[in-house]
Amino acid sequence: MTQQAVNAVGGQIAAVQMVSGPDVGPNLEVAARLVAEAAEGGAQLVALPEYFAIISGDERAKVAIRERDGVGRLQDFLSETASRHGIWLVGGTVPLVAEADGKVRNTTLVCGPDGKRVARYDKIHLFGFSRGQERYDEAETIEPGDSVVTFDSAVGRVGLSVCYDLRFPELYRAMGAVDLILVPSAFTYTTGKAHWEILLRTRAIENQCYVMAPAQGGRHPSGRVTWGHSMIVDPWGEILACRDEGEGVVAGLLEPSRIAAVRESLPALRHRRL
Ligand SMILES: NC(=O)CCC(=O)C(=O)O
Repeated sequence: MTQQAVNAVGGQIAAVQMVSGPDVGPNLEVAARLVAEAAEGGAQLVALPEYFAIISGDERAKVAIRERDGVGRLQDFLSETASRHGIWLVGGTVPLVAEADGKVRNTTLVCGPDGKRVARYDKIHLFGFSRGQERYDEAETIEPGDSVVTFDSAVGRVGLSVCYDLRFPELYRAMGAVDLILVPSAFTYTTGKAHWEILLRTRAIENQCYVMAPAQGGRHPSGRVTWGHSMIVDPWGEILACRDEGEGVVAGLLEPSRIAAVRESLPALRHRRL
């Protein structure tokens, strides 16, 4: 990252926290209500958490609601919700099946204020964790993506990542100079309690940009417990907003002058020796 230009225009941003269950309909109702709340509060860019449309005890359930690229209820929901409120809507993740190989990706879709898709990011790093009774192996149901994705929005340049990606700093370096990093997530309670805040603040500090992470947070009907703590962190690493658990919205102001001031006073990005 040699460029330190600040692209941002700035504006209100918001993260939606959910405690999704196994049925798509009620999850979409909650998402619609919370996105409306965020938009009515003035947010220009709103992001939903990972797997906002389904969290089930049976991991195969999320793959069962997969959609072909460009066709389906979840994609219609994102497009219609973005255009209804005239916002940039970051669709947490949805399971998308690729025409080429029939395999499912854990995908973030972004719709602009006119409802048209402006970006697609397939989660690159697939979560694996095994300790005691807890065991996760996302690679059993999902194929990894392989492309770094950024897009320009009303508030500035945005870099996309999902949950476990947060642990891989090289992904964020590969984004170049962005104003905002997004991390839609469903962190486990165990790993989130230990690492979530530290990782989010570190990514903000080392990339000198805002980080916003909408999360799943609470006890799901399946019995799974997620960490929540949806958060907005500023380029100095300060937490602007956080919600510990339960459904809700966290919002904050992305200020280009804040990014510029941090990068000017502490020019660490320029001091990198590649
Ligand atoms: N869904 C995920 O990628 C979970 C990641 C997680 O909990 C972690 O600790 O990393």
